[in-house]
Amino acid sequence: MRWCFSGDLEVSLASDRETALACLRREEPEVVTLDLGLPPDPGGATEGFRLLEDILQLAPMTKVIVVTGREDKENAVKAIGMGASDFYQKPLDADILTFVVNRAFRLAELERDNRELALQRNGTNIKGIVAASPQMLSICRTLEKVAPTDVTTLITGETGTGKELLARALHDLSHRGEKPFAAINCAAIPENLLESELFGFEKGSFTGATQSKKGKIESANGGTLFLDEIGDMPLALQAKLLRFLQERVIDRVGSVKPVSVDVRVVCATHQDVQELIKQGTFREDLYYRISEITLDVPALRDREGDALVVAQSLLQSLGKQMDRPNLAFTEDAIKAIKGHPWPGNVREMINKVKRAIIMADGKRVTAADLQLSCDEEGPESQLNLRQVRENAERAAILQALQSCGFNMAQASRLLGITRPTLYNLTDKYRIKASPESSSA
Ligand SMILES: Nc1ncnc2c1ncn2[C@@H]1O[C@H](COP(=O)(O)OP(=O)(O)OP(=O)(O)O)[C@@H](O)[C@H]1O
Repeated sequence: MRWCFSGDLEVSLASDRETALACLRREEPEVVTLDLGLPPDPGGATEGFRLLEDILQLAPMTKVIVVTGREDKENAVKAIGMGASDFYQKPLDADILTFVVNRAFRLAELERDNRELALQRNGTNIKGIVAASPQMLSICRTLEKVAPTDVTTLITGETGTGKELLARALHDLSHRGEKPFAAINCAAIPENLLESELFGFEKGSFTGATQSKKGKIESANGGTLFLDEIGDMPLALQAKLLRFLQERVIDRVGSVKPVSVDVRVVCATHQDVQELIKQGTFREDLYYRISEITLDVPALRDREGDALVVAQSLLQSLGKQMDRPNLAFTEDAIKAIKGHPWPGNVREMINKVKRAIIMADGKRVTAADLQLSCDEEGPESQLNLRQVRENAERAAILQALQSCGFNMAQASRLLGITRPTLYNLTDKYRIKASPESSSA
């Protein structure tokens, strides 16, 4: 078949399944032509289908063109159903086969461009929010509907899920977008200062109040007030906030002259407000006031496919900012990103990606650079020896270090290597020589 193709194509030949898989692992071809009639079943298609399945499992982006007999429509259709990109019926015609193969290369190129574009384009139109999962896209659609209204919105979700980002998006997409966005974290300010921070104070109203000062509510006039960690607001202040939400006027501390303020209020919390109400630390009437609309932001681990999309986007944007553009994740990094539960959500991911950008050798970012561990896989499901070797080497070093309490001299004896070699390897795999970071 080699004679069919012009000299500018690199062609490798394999006559059975094992040789073909070895070739796939070694050459990583973009396009494969596969005759389904392979030994030990040259007259049938069982071995050919097995190989098709293996190729698509190991390297799913490969374009496989299945070559079938003249009347063999059934197998051609089955192969396409399994994921082959095209089929070609014998007898061989060099021009037609070249045409089909070139079309497969073009398709592979288009898919590559598409993947890159999809990464840049993102699934939402909301600035700063990267998402592709149905869960987040649905939140974004609700947000786009709610933004132009003035309804008070409560955003709930674990820490680092993007509650503040969504609050800003609500503001930016509203008619208040050009006006101020004032944020206050109710958990970060001591109880005795929170009232004056929110409502402002008059000169002389307490020791140290040498001048009058506007509070956050007043300074957000015309715009949006974001009350982060509303679940931590003291009960006394909850009553004042409720009055403001009902009457839209505030009294500065030390003043008896109410000031009317026009703000849209958005609140957020990582706590279960219903539980706080049961415990008596949050007013039920305030809860109903602040939750005219509630956005429950799912944890990153519960958003299908988002972890990788957000990580890729962060690698691009932070890589550019940190003067290390065009970095890419290795297979083990991708697997680790997908498998990690991300308890700190996107904030945790930002920290890990920043670290990895600093630590990565060359253009490839590994799971170790991200300080993530990936579960060991059998060599069958890994693309080539380099990947298997690195995973195994890293696991053996970690095991040796752990078994001798991170004593480098003992671990190097156990592994049968010199101490300098062990140091080089722990550097390479970013294994810290201390028990706390033993899973690094
Ligand atoms: N979907 C996303 N796409 C891109 N960046 C995101 C996304 N979600 C969150 N981030 C980023 O993650 C970081 C944490 O987000 P944010 O502060 O909005 O979370 P939060 O839920 O308000 O956290 P906390 O409850 O701890 O205040 C920010 O830098 C934010 O820009």
